[in-house]
Amino acid sequence: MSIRTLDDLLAEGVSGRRVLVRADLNVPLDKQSGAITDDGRIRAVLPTLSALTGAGAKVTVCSHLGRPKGAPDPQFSLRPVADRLGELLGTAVHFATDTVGESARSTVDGLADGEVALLENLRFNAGETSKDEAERGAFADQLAVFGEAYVDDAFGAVHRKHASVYDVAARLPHFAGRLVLREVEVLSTLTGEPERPYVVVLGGSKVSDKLAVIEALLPTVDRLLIGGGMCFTFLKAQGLEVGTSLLEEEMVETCRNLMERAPGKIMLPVDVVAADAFAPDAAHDTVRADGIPSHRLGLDIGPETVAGFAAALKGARTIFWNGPMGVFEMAPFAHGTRGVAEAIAGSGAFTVVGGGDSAAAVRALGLDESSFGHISTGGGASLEYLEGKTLPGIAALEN
Ligand SMILES: Nc1ncnc2c1ncn2[C@@H]1O[C@H](COP(=O)(O)OP(=O)(O)O)[C@@H](O)[C@H]1O
Ligand SMILES: O=C(OP(=O)(O)O)[C@H](O)COP(=O)(O)O
Repeated sequence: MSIRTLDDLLAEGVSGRRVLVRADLNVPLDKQSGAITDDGRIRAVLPTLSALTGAGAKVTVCSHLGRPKGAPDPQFSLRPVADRLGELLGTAVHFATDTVGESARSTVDGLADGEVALLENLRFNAGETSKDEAERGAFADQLAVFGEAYVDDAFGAVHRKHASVYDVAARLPHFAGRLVLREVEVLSTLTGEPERPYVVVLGGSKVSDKLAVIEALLPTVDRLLIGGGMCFTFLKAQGLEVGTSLLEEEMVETCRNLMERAPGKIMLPVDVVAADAFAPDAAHDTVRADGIPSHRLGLDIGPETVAGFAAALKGARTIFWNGPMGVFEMAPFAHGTRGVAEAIAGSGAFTVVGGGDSAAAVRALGLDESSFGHISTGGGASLEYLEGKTLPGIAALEN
């Protein structure tokens, strides 16, 4: 990568200078209490932030959280993240209650050397994710005011052509943070000649995002195991009924084509845990994949599927896993994710886990993080990187 790094910036000297850092602080929150359930993404950015504060920079951090619709939405406020970031850094983090307005300007202006500010959720502003270049650019202009230099350490968002990821870099001297560099270094080992068999395991809920990636990955992998919310669109494409499970009707045809193109490569669940409702106390049963009752939804893969997936993972030399196999946040639907995670950890292969929720699942289920080769903070980002796509956030750093 011909890009300048945080070390290059530090070598220039940052004492007393304003540095804008894009981080991916999109952490999972408890639906009821709003509390942070896994702070892995906050911890992952600490090396970059500590290096900057230690060198006396005035650091302004920006991030998205969830997918608010371009306007303030209290359930997606970054305030709890500011508190947690402060605890982890061991210093108060000044929180701006808007992103580029009066609060942001006065908070950043008030920073002393070595202090940190966190701006409110970038996605409270329509300009952040706009497809209109001028609208994105106008928002990027407002953000760029907060830095004399820009550091991108938001690996989980480098696949997004968003104002804070892409457009700001064009407006300021730009540098890659420690996390971005580390992620790219590890993932690049999978884009060359991974040791075979190379098995990819996909799950989670961002179905349409990932279907495009499957298309590109399919020729390069030996086996693709699909569980989680992903699998129902594939099961439907096989002509099965999926009840009220997560389904992207408009992608059914794409899934059918994918399966026809690579017969035998894609492995789907043969049994699923089907529930009455999306709730931890919902009545549920394990049913055959071709017997999901019309009023029920699949919230986990079943035990026979776990055993089949584990067998397919056994001889693998390289494994990439993105996306939980079920709604692991609810105990009755966590068995599939646990079973597959254990099979991956015990496989002896070089293993990479990617994705905010997948990494959170590893920790939430009490699995030993060190039994995985690399735990990436980005799911979509790592998949698109593996696909060989030019990622907007990386391209912006290269320019
Ligand atoms: N069968 C399912 N139905 C609905 N949601 C699911 C299902 N299986 C997994 N999920 C959800 O998918 C979410 C993670 O998806 P995703 O964001 O794609 O993963 P990652 O962050 O690891 O890339 C989890 O919150 C999990 O509850
Ligand atoms: O959670 C994220 O991605 P991931 O779920 O693919 O790991 C990133 O924060 C990007 O979020 P987005 O998919 O809403 O752009």
